Amino acid sequence: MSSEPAQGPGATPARAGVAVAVADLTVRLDGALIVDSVDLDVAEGEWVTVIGPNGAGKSTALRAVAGLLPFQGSVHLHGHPLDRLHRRERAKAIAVVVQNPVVPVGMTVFDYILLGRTPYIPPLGRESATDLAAVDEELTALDLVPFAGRRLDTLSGGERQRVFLARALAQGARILLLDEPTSALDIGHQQEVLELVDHLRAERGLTVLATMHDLSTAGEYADRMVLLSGGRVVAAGTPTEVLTEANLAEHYRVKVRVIPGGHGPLVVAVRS
Ligand SMILES: Nc1ncnc2c1ncn2[C@@H]1O[C@H](COP(=O)(O)OP(=O)(O)OP(=O)(O)O)[C@@H](O)[C@H]1O
Repeated sequence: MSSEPAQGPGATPARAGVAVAVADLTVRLDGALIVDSVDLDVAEGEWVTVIGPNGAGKSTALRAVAGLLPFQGSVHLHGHPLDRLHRRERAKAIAVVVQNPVVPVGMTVFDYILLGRTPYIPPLGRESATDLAAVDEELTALDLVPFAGRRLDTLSGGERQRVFLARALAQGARILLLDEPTSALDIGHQQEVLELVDHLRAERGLTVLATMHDLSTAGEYADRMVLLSGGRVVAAGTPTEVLTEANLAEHYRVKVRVIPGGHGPLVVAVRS
């Protein structure tokens, strides 16, 4: 990772009110260019969703912002360069829900959420009363109290997704990265999880950076969207500005109809 000063347009990392400042982000994996010179700012309290076709580089970009992958360019979190934050400070600043997290076999819901408190527990130390209270708070906030003693592998997809979110929230970070948070969920549970995130965003002043495939749902919740294609930002703006028939035809290679909706446009694929 490099800590060079931000270079791209709109990349003034220390600017007040910017929670995530990404400038000229470039990621190569095994020599292949996967994310190409991406600039992206997320204001404090804002919800930005990255969309794009399969293989566009959405997850890779998100993982880089989370510090999970080496990259070139710069990422600043609330003005602090990501690569100068120690692992614990980083975990207190930004929490990630990845796709299909690895779950330790046999772990209970309570113990899994407690893992979110790791940055607060001293090496070789034990969790404090504050850590246990934080887990209780998230169990209550996400309606998981009856599941606390259950093994995670006995939960339904929707219940498990709430637990993943609870663990991330227990970290106490003000920035939440969500990679496809609703991919395994039916339409009702998708809405439930996204409403919950939106509610917690307002209540706790969280900033959300997400990736999503369902374009209509993504547009419903995002303040702004970024369309990634071939690792590059090809459109950015409000859902109405990004979810256009022309943008989607060009980058998803699909004929769609875009219908003005309540919060964001509704996108329907049509047979050609
Ligand atoms: N280690 C690697 N070496 C080379 N290419 C890789 C490696 N890991 C991932 N890729 C490629 O990077 C590209 C982007 O992957 P990524 O998962 O970021 O895309 P995505 O937009 O999140 O896709 P999806 O919507 O399918 O989840 C894909 O073409 C993938 O095959």
